[in-house]
Amino acid sequence: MGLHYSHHKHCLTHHQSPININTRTAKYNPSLKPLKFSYDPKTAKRIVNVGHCFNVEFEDICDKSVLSEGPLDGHYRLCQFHFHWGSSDRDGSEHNIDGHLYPAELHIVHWNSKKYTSFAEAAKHPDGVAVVGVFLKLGNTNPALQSIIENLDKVKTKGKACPFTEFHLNGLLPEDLNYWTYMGSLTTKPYFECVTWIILQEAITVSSQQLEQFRRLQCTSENENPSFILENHRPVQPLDHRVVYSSCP
Ligand SMILES: NS(=O)(=O)c1c(F)cccc1F
Ligand SMILES: [Zn+2]
Repeated sequence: MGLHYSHHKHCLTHHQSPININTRTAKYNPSLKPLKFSYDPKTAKRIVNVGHCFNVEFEDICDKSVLSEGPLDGHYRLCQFHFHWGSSDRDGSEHNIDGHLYPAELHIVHWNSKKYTSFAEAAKHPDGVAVVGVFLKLGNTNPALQSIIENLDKVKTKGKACPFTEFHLNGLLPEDLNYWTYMGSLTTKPYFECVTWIILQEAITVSSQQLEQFRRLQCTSENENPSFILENHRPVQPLDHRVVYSSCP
């Protein structure tokens, strides 16, 4: 994985993420279908502090919660979602829209359960992973985030986990499900180029106070001197010769 050979330039190119999405050069693709989210709230399992962020993990031993249609062939099984944020409300998202940064970005992570048997295996293939990105814009307190935020004090330090069941993930999706899509990578180590990115064009809201709660998470374990996850967003990467497609004109 990693380098792709593009013959016409006899060079090796990267397909890394995140990127800046130029909405004017994104290409409308009429063959893109509407996204189909089929999430079962019972598959929510736990919240884990993984050091650079927290993951809300779902049971992924069978196709109970899947993403299908959109730009995808087959169905991709939900395995976790997490957020990226900044040290202030001025930045935090990983993808940019026409150079505009949002204060945070939600990533809903799925893997191709038609072809592979685990996320780890799927992450080694270009069609292995599908991540839905949802921007968070500053606004009123988002009630759908409250049930997550009120559990963060239980996973304050790196490695801590707490049970988290019965979560309605649809509550974190905006009304309008139009999207941009492009081929890219994981935005943290090992940066595998295995992701079909699906970035929703409409943002959901988050309040400044809710973002403050994210920044109180610690990247250190409980027996170390505390330091905080103040920000965890990767800088944008070169687009090279990739095209970003849009589901609407
Ligand atoms: N941020 S991201 O969504 O690309 C991502 C994943 F999907 C999975 C693991 C690590 C990671 F960074
Ligand atoms: Zn992410």
